[in-house]
Amino acid sequence: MLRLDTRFLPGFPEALSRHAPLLEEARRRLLAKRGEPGSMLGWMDLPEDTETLREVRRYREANPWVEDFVLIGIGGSALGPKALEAAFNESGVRFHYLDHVEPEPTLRLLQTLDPRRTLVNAVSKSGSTAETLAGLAVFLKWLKAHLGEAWRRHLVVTTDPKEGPLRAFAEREGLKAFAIPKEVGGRFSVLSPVGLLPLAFAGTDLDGLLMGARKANETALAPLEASLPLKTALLLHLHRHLPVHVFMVYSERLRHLPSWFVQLHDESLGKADRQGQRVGTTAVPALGPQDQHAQVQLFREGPLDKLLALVIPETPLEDLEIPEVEGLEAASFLFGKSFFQLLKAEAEATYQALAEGGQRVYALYLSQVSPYAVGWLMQHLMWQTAFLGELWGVNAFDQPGVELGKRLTLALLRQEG
Ligand SMILES: O=P(O)(O)OC[C@H]1O[C@](O)(CO)[C@@H](O)[C@@H]1O
Repeated sequence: MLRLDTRFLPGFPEALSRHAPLLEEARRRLLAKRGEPGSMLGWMDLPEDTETLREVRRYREANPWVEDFVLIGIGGSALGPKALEAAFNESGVRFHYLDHVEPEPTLRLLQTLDPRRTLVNAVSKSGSTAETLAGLAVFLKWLKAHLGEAWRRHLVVTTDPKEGPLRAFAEREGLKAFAIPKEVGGRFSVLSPVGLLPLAFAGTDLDGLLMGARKANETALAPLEASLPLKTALLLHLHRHLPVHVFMVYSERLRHLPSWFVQLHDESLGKADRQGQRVGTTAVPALGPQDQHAQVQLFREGPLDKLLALVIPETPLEDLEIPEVEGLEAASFLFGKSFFQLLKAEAEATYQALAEGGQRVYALYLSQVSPYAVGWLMQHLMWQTAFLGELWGVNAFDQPGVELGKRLTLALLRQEG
């Protein structure tokens, strides 16, 4: 269950009715593109894709020997699985993410892994991302050196269904390759095999995850008063003059979720609009309670240039009592309380303190940190982003600004010979 709370933004219900035509029009425009080639709206259909789910499960069952899973991918090809696996790894399979090209940790990883128990998953929609191909080349050499001809069983590819160098490589070598649907871009791909394959190895409740995402789809299409993503999109739209959007999550298990959101929000919405105006707000990741001891001072008393979203779980799956300690009476206010009570009190106190400090802040309450609720939240945020693309007049599904950096990297490497 996902619930929006706007108690510190008292004018919001009126603003919602006032902006109803704008929001309905944004939704109409977005949905009119559904099914159009190149519209990149395939992520809306992923929660219904039971065939891919079956394929992923079959592959997982056929490979019970895996103890270490190395995901080589970057950006949208790593952030989603990383966020969900950190929260919902029930299997004990160890996950390693090569979403960088720093030599030392890569060498250390290679030294600690047992190749006979390791599955490498190279993930790239384009199949041409430099970091991913570099990591693949290194791991391929390592697998071949240790396993000889058996290496093929230890490498699985997730990429475009037809195009790109990674697809061609998988075909040439006869590798198992999962498809990221053509109409699904990297940062919207967590519910494609990009996320489902690693999460199947993590033993995550995939049915729950997809059921939650279907609930988000339902709310996205619901009448305005019940349409959670249209409501949060409006909150961001009304505060677009505030340059910073803080996304603060009160859950250690969801510690990587803010980074996933940052890519989704920033790469989708930070660009030139159709009139050539630069638009976008800067998403800032934050974690509770840790950031209460780092960023919250600034959030509370620094510039009033922020819209903050707090993601707060309402109930724990399990709780932990804080026992009494003799001689530590200073902490007596904690004794007999639980970890979750403390977490919840801190989240609520921060929520109130930020509002009283003059910041614009709202909360998204998660019934629990469960695959269902988090699947709902992630798909909800994808809808929010897509609606904002319409409201801000930008194509939320391209990233032209990233291309120049890629070209310059290539040029530098060529110069070095
Ligand atoms: O999945 P790919 O094609 O390797 O791309 C990785 C990431 O690089 C980008 O293209 C640009 O940063 C992202 O949009 C994408 O998630």
